Amino acid sequence: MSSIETVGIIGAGQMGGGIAHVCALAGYQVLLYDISGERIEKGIATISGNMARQVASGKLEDKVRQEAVGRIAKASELSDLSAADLVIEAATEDEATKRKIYAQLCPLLNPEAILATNTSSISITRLAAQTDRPERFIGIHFMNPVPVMNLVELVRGIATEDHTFEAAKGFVASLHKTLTVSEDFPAFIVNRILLPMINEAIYTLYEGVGTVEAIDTAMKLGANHPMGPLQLADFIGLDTCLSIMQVLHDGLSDSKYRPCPLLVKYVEAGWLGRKTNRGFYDYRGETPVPTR
Ligand SMILES: CC(=O)CC(=O)SCCNC(=O)CCNC(=O)[C@H](O)C(C)(C)COP(=O)(O)OP(=O)(O)OC[C@H]1O[C@@H](n2cnc3c(N)ncnc32)[C@H](O)[C@@H]1OP(=O)(O)O
Ligand SMILES: NC(=O)C1=CN([C@@H]2O[C@H](COP(=O)(O)OP(=O)(O)OC[C@H]3O[C@@H](n4cnc5c(N)ncnc54)[C@H](OP(=O)(O)O)[C@@H]3O)[C@@H](O)[C@H]2O)C=CC1
Repeated sequence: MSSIETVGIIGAGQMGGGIAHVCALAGYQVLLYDISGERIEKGIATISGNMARQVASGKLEDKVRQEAVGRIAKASELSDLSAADLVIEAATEDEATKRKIYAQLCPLLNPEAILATNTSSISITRLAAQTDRPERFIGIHFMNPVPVMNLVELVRGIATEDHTFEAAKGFVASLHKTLTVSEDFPAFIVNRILLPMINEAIYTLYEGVGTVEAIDTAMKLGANHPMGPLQLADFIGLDTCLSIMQVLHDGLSDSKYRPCPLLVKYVEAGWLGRKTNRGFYDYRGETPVPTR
């Protein structure tokens, strides 16, 4: 374990929950914050359920699960995060939302605390400049689902100090994850490559080249991907996919990153994938049914 003892997490969605899960299992005290108390409680219940699956498959002892869940505390106010040595922001992929959080959070934090973001795409340098601690700000980008995926991308902003980088490296190692370092360019490494592939799959659907089922089957069986690209888009969240494509399009000014109009339409409909029970598949029944 690194010198970090208490980790604050902002956003109790799928990523914040997953990060809390692995931090608690690694022995950290976790403070989980979200806009509403109800959202945090739902997040903790999901973590507990995911750990129970690990117990059921023999990967975890129930005693360890209970102790880990006991290390996750609900942070009802942002000021509760003042006890944290490291705060990881995993709120919605929207720059204005993240900026607003930092403006409220920074005056409440321990001056020595490291502030990290789990952003999928947004410039670390630009986000850091909105805080009082650009030298102690860094991108720690986990992959979804966090308890299962081995990789973490570390992204330094222009001002990130070596001490912050080393502390982040030690923290990632303590979670038994493998890290890669990415330069601070739009969407970093994984999403620079993955999201245009997903966007292209949506164009393939939009242009009628194949149905949802045909496209996903083609990539699962033809390229050995564990999930088809449309299934994966639903899993990531279509709002997050669209935000990442917009960051790529704006940041690299290249039309090859133009978000597919069909992706925009699904997001405008509020069909965001798994989290709203409808996206390229409808999840409201027993088995997912393609929506096109
Ligand atoms: C957008 C970004 O910024 C970056 C990103 O994250 S991009 C997304 C990256 N992620 C991917 O590409 C995921 C691709 N999909 C996969 O790898 C697999 O489909 C998957 C691991 C998610 C599920 O695998 P699967 O074999 O289809 O399903 P399933 O059998 O249910 O799960 C496999 C194991 O993972 C576990 N698991 C799945 N989700 C879990 C979760 N949230 N928490 C804990 N365990 C979980 C299951 O319990 C199961 O464990 P056992 O083998 O011990 O039973
Ligand atoms: N989905 C993925 O596969 C991956 C996502 N990421 C990144 O992780 C971050 C979170 O994504 P993800 O977990 O998928 O998104 P979710 O939509 O599942 O969760 C986001 C959470 O943030 C909450 N939130 C919104 N505004 C605030 C705020 N002002 N203060 C506190 N909490 C807030 C949301 O609450 P509410 O629901 O009430 O709005 C929600 O609970 C994003 O930056 C995303 O790009 C990184 C890797 C993979």
